[in-house]
Amino acid sequence: MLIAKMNQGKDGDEVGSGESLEGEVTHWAAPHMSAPIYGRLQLPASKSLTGRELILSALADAPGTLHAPLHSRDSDLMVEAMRALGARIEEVPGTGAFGADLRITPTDELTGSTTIECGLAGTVMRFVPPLAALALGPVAFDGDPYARKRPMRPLLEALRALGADISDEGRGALPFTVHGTGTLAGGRVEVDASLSSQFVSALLLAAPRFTNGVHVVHTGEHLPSVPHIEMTLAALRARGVTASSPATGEWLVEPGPIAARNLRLEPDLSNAAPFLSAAVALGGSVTITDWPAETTQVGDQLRTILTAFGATAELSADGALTVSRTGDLTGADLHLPEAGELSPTVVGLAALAGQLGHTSRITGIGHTRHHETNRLEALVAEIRALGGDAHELEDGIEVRPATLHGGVWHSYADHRIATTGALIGLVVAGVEVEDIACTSKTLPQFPELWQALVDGPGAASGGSFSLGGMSAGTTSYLKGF
Ligand SMILES: O=C(O)C1=C[C@@H](OP(=O)(O)O)[C@@H](O)[C@H](O)C1
Ligand SMILES: C=C(OP(=O)(O)O)C(=O)O
Repeated sequence: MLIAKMNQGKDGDEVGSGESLEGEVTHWAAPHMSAPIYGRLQLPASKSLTGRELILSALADAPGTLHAPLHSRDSDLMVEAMRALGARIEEVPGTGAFGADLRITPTDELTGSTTIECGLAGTVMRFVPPLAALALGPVAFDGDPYARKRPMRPLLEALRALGADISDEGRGALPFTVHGTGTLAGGRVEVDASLSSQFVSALLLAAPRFTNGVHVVHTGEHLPSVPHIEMTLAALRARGVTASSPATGEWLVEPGPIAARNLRLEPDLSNAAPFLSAAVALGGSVTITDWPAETTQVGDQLRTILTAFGATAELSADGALTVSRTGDLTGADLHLPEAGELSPTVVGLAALAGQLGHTSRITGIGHTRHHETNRLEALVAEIRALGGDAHELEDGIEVRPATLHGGVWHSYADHRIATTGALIGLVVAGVEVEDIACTSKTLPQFPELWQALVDGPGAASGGSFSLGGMSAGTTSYLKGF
């Protein structure tokens, strides 16, 4: 299934050329089906929740345990960042299906004189610098080559306005060094968060430790990913911090202790997007278990977003979300400023609807040009390379009717571009996804889970449930049908 090829990355692609750690370019033959799909899966924990709870646990007033946390590249980088700043994080026997629980012993005094590796994780490069300002000594930040292109300037300027000393040689991007002095005054600060909500969440998460807390005022015209800011407020409040949004585009966090918690992480609902969309694309139904009845995760919006393509979504009393499609796949006109994270999958569905003669417009996602790659440019290029008719809009993508064919789908080191290629390849024969391994950013089990879904009842291969291609260790999170 995984074919290693040398030097067949996308020309001129600075990262995301599909190079594995060994420098090989890998191509993954996307599983293809020509019958409705049926499956039931459990997914690992949310990247966004795990990252926030690691930070708040490291700043808390006593030790706490994260049950069933995410283990992925982004969460591992966050664990290492918290360790580098002085927290003790131990793996303890897991209570979930996807690896160890994490016991976190916080640190009263954050330690500096260290380096933080951010990889390509927006949450690490944005959420950790405010903590570094509270540490004693310099903290150097860097990441993947493409991470150096992701915007940081509004956050670095806001931190400077709050009293932090940061040297970035005017780059407004990685690499930079935060010269921590052990305290940060805090107070009122303006930030233009139109490129990323993470600038706001970063300031709020560390603010209980600022002398005066923080009053963040957003100055830009647009504010993307608002549910992620609400997630930050909710995570703070659940630990006894006074945190609120007194007006649109303004947030307040009072200084004070952060309570320790033992908590169980929700599954990553955004990572459910390609799996649920498999049923939208092929017909049939896919169920994700342990879907929370109430959540701050934007992935919960899949329940409405996917119905725009002709699917139905039903959340059962025992917390299983089933997405089904029995009628026709339709096109959709969606404005998704809150859900940029879901947009690559949605654009993938739009490309598949284009095969049936439908036009779709997905707007409000201009900020995704600053995600793991320029997602608008990447999606348009890859859909066109397979024969599709996609166009970049000022703040989104329009997909017009066209028939797709097989070919190489480049991932640009972006997990969500890679999974979108897998979704398209499910319907279109002969799609090879370059660098499927980049899904390890938030879901290292993606290829195995995807294969298991294809191998489930209803698969073209015969319909009986099979674990073909899966390692024994993955069986525990596969559910019976
Ligand atoms: O706070 C978070 O955990 C995130 C916020 C969002 O970032 P943007 O506001 O940059 O879109 C989202 O897209 C990202 O995947 C995770
Ligand atoms: C935008 C994303 O990630 P990051 O946290 O790196 O910004 C994403 O996961 O879609």
